[in-house]
Amino acid sequence: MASTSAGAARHQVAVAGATGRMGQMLIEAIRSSGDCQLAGAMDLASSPAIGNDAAAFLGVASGVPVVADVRAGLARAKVLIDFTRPEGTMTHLAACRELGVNAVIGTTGFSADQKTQIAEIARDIAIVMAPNMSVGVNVTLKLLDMAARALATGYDIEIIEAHHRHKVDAPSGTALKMGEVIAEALGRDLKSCAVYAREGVTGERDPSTIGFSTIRGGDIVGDHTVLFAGTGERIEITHKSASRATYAQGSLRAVRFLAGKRSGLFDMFDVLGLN
Ligand SMILES: NC(=O)C1=CN([C@@H]2O[C@H](COP(=O)(O)OP(=O)(O)OC[C@H]3O[C@@H](n4cnc5c(N)ncnc54)[C@H](OP(=O)(O)O)[C@@H]3O)[C@@H](O)[C@H]2O)C=CC1
Ligand SMILES: O=C(O)C1=N[C@H](C(=O)O)C[C@H](O)C1
Repeated sequence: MASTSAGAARHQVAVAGATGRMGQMLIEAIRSSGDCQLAGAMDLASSPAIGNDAAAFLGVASGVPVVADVRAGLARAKVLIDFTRPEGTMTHLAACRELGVNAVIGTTGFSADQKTQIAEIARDIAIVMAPNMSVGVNVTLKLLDMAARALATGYDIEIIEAHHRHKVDAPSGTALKMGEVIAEALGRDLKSCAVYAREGVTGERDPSTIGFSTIRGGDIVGDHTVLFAGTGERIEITHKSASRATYAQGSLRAVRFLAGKRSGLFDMFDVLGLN
């Protein structure tokens, strides 16, 4: 059911990066949701879509223009969904804080300092932030925690991820989260045990390391495999995304979770009741 009347929709949602791959997927999901309404759409001032209707790519009119002014984009919204770039997200969050608008952050590639700033902003507004909004990936993270504890010795751990040619950050936020979950399960610190590249005479593998391999190509939506390689056997836990719709649906679950919340930093485990 499309939510077209402001009265019928309970969640007024603004979308940042409205013309991006995820932005468009989110606008489509919001319009079909039945309980959410598109209340604002933002993009960079350089975007050719500025001034166009945010749903024009669907061949319909939403009455919501794509704007570059962040405060104008947030004026009618209760929550922002942001899948952009770290520097954009930080700018958007500053405006959300000022206007009391909650936020769902799907952007990846934040620095440690930016993550600290987000935690600080979450003292004033409620934020759900996760590198992957899909239910399947979040369940996979739980499986990895269990597997890592059970395979703590004798198994070398490698994380392999593949994404489309346009992705700008590596490893993916999801791969890094998988590394964090596994490192925590094993009592290791990912910062000191992660190996992000190998070339030349590397020496034998250090068993305490967690290796990452990145593949970029074509239109791969997002594949992640964690390999636990032992002697005489290996276990592979794989998640493959075939559509960005799962990320959009997870984001709308996060929007619903945030309704009525005033502050706090949450993740998809909170949203999905996986804690
Ligand atoms: N958490 C999750 O489940 C998922 C997370 N992601 C993450 O979401 C982010 C976006 O991915 P995707 O949609 O594929 O990327 P796209 O490049 O397709 O879209 C990004 C959008 O953000 C805009 N943008 C770029 N830089 C800025 C900025 N500094 N300020 C404001 N807006 C900006 C772009 O505008 P323009 O095109 O004009 O440059 C574009 O509209 C990535 O970090 C990705 O890793 C992706 C999928 C799932
Ligand atoms: O950029 C993408 O496309 C994706 N990014 C997220 C990540 O970095 O983990 C989530 C998903 O894998 C798709």
